[in-house]
Amino acid sequence: MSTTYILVAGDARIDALVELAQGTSTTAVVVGTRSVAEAVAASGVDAVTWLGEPGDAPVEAYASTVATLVASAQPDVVLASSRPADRVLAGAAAAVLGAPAFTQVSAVTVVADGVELTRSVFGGIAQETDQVSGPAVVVVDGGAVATGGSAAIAEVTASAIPTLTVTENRPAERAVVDLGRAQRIVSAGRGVKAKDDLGLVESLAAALGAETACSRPLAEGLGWYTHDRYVGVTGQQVSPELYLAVGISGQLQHTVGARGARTVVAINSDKDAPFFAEADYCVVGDLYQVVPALTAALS
Ligand SMILES: Cc1cc2nc3c(=O)[nH]c(=O)nc-3n(C[C@H](O)[C@H](O)[C@H](O)COP(=O)(O)OP(=O)(O)OC[C@H]3O[C@@H](n4cnc5c(N)ncnc54)[C@H](O)[C@@H]3O)c2cc1C
Repeated sequence: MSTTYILVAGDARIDALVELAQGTSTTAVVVGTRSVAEAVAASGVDAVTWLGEPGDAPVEAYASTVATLVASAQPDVVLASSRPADRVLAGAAAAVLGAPAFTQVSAVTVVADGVELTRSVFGGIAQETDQVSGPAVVVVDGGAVATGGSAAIAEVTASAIPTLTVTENRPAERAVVDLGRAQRIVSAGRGVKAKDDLGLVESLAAALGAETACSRPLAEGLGWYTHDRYVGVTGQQVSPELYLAVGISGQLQHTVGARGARTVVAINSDKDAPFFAEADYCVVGDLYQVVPALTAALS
């Protein structure tokens, strides 16, 4: 039977990886606390290899140990979540296996002479099928915590890179937003003329109980919002019930990030704005009039 190794860096949200590995024998290699290993063991994998309590070492200090374990097992496929520390483990595994690493993958099949992968390309407007004659490493959104499984946990003696230790942990100065899990999003674009005017958009978001997001120029060029708030091909992929775009033109690089939204509403003063071709509801008007009126109606 073909084999899949799932690499876990301290976070048990791997149900999408377990789903992707269906039909193969799955072993999860867990760097993290015992409670993370136990949550992974309950997620539907066949076996768990746990590297023991990490102590003062950050997850990344175990990358070479994880890679060595993977190399000795020679699985057909290695899966990891796209969270930062998981990507470090995946990169180390790919290097030691001499395997290519893939993102944006929706299906993985082990075939007679390698691995076949389906993945989205060009910002999600096309699907590509690739074949690898050898193992493949795949990095995708890990998903949520799954329950119902009961794999045995095998603890192995693992060594972290001794030169690396955590010296301090303190809360971030700003809250990190998780747009991927937001049910409603109000997103601002360059139609908003000044930073002070963002209050209009934020009031509408508050009235809707929504998160606030933006197009890339507001985060990268103007710095009005942090990078974790912009939506698009290089930003966040979101799938809310409602995505309300305020003064966003609707260039493909932005809209592909919101294609998972159930209902899209676009407000734009230009009746030919590209967003209107994708939106479910189109409001042609000046956001400086439409947004306050909408907020007042909802409050
Ligand atoms: C490689 C690459 C990757 C990229 N990745 C991303 C990405 O991930 N996310 C992203 O967002 N962009 C991305 N971009 C940039 C993208 O191509 C667009 O330039 C960007 O999305 C435009 O942002 P915008 O719609 O807010 O601004 P604009 O294009 O300037 O549009 C502003 C809109 O506001 C409307 N407007 C103006 N005044 C008003 C008003 N008073 N009331 C109502 N409407 C008004 C205008 O009609 C216009 O449609 C990327 C570009 C490249 C090249």
